[in-house]
Amino acid sequence: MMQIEVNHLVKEYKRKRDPGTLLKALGSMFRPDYEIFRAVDDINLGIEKGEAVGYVGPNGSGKSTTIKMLSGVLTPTAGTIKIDGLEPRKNRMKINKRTGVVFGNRSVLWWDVPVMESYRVLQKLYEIPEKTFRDNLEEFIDLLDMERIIQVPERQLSLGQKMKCNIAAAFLHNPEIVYLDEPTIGLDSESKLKIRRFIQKMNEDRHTTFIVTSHDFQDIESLCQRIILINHGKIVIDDKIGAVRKNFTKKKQITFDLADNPWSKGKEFAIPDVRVLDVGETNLVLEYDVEKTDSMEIMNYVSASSDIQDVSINGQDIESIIREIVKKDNQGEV
Ligand SMILES: Nc1ncnc2c1ncn2[C@@H]1O[C@H](COP(=O)(O)OP(=O)(O)OP(=O)(O)O)[C@@H](O)[C@H]1O
Repeated sequence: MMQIEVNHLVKEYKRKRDPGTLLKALGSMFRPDYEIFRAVDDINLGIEKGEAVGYVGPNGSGKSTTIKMLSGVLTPTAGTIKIDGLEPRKNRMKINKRTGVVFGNRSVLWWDVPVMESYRVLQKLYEIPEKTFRDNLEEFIDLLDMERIIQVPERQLSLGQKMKCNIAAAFLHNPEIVYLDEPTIGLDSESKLKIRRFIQKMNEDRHTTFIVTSHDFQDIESLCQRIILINHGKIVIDDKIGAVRKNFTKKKQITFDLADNPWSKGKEFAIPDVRVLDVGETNLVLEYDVEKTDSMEIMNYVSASSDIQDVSINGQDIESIIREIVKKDNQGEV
């Protein structure tokens, strides 16, 4: 059985229609004009225990709405959700105890009291046994370097320190599933790394399941094995990141180090559909379309006129791949 099972999930919001003209605006004073907006449109998902899944999509595509339904905050309009066999909305207390939530731009800690006191409140709220609480705290303090900061009220902490405290807070009750919403937004690179490492460790050691929504693809790439792309409330892609990269890479870059570079002296690069991105005395950087040519053809062509000292090929990064898929989906081509 999957840990998270979602079938034909739909969420519709009732929104006030934009009246448009003055006359219509007057009309709507007497007859409120509503429209139904489908934010999540027939989603099916299965997530196994211990998976780390990146849930990505453009602004307003339905990510938060999905997470809110999974965590029991919102009631679906239609469809079913099962978490370990339980329906979240009807079992909110049970689901809350198994779940942790981290919002990059929201805190669960009290502003004015030392972080440790907030943790004690969470301990009571979640009924965390003293030993579990202490063991977890000790491990988290060590991993996130928080010894000093938990004695300080949140208002005195830096953004990175706050985030560490919030991440640790979400794990105190040994959750089995953790939703991370923009977990590293606005943080310096040092804090980002620490937080990503912490999450990886929880995933490896405790088999915590993660659903990560982030616009930072480094979060997604470093934390997740699988990526789910949602656009206009529908799932467009659900696959391993490696497979997405393999199946959707359209362009690659190839960089040559050449003993003598004739293309720096005005020689024309004669393979069509290959773009010269950079050319110097000994280097040559090209971009090619994987559907139109391949690296062998390019290497054969280059080596016929020059001595190749070194060569490297780079695929497209996952962010630009996803951007292109969304563009195509918007044009109805996926
Ligand atoms: N309470 C609400 N009432 C009406 N419409 C809503 C409500 N909440 C969200 N929406 C709309 O539903 C759509 C999906 O919103 P959602 O917050 O799920 O998107 P998202 O993918 O999380 O976006 P972002 O990346 O910007 O956080 C948006 O068009 C949003 O305007």
